[in-house]
Amino acid sequence: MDPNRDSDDILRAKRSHDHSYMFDVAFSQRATQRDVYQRTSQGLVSKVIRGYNATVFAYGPTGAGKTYTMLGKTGEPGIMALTLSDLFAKMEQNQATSRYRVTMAYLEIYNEMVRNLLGPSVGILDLREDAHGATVVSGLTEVEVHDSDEVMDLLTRGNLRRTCEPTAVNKTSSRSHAVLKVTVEQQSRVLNMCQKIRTGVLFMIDLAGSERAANTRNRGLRMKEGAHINRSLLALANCINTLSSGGQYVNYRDSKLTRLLKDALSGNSFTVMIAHISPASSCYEESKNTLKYADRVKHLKTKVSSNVVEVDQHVSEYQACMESMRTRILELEGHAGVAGGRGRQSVY
Ligand SMILES: Nc1ncnc2c1ncn2[C@@H]1O[C@H](COP(=O)(O)OP(=O)(O)OP(=O)(O)O)[C@@H](O)[C@H]1O
Repeated sequence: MDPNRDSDDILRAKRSHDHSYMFDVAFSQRATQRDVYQRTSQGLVSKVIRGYNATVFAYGPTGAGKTYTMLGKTGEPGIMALTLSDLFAKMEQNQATSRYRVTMAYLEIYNEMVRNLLGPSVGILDLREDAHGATVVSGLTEVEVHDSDEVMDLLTRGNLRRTCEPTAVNKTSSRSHAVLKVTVEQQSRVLNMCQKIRTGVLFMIDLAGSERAANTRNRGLRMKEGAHINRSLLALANCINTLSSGGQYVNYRDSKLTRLLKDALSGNSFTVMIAHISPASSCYEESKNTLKYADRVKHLKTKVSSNVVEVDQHVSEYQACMESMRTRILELEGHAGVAGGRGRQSVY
């Protein structure tokens, strides 16, 4: 309900005040962290393992619960932890046939500066474009991880470095966009002359909240942070508007956030947006804007393909492959000989 609606305004009495939006799923306040995870991000896990890129991002006004959804709190793990524990469980199931290498990186964009949350010192990093036009963060620490506990440990350490400050709206308001990047490389254990390596990249992003200076009553540095946050979210809104209306020129270069999200919005990535709104009438404007925003995101189209590179084996690996096949044949022939009661001599 619009709290500013004037019931005495006869001229506008017939104007429709209801807006309907349709989304893949809507959660009530009773939804648990697992409900949200299962119906938003769980499906991405097997895609990432098969070499597809995926992105999950939480959007909404300050204090609406983005950090709670993405990170969670003690005893109520959020999407980042639940996704990673599922990812490792799935890889464990496929251990017999596939070999995996998982690396993670964690960064924040604070006042238009990209900062490493896992590195030994929190330096400012540059964004560059690689030969294929994809955005890369130069100097970003990528740590190899082997299980979800290790990931959680790194996430906890990274979060301690993240910029959070109390505001009038949220006691622990995130003043930066936090981006967790998980890269999964998959290779078959069966040796072939030409090995296929699949690389899936999963981005999980806790955006800083859109905010109105009047509500947060921010001054000084907090206000400057708010301006940067709103600027990057506006740049994101502009990209979404252009993309959803079929525009040709999309200005990704307007902010670090849009440069990082370029692939997720328009390119090679399965993308899930989780929009957060508050039922409070004081948040009417923010909730309405968030819904409009999310509605536009629905119209974005991405072109998704699996990232596969074929690597020719070195001669020594080829010999090892031949050797393993020869051993296997001898083993099988041994079994056949025992089962059939007589052996057969083969020459290789
Ligand atoms: N579904 C929920 N159940 C229980 N507590 C919640 C839920 N959602 C949010 N909270 C609590 O509400 C407070 C604000 O949430 P949170 O910090 O996640 O908001 P936010 O959208 O990330 O805000 P900001 O943009 O300012 O960082 C936190 O104390 C959080 O634990």
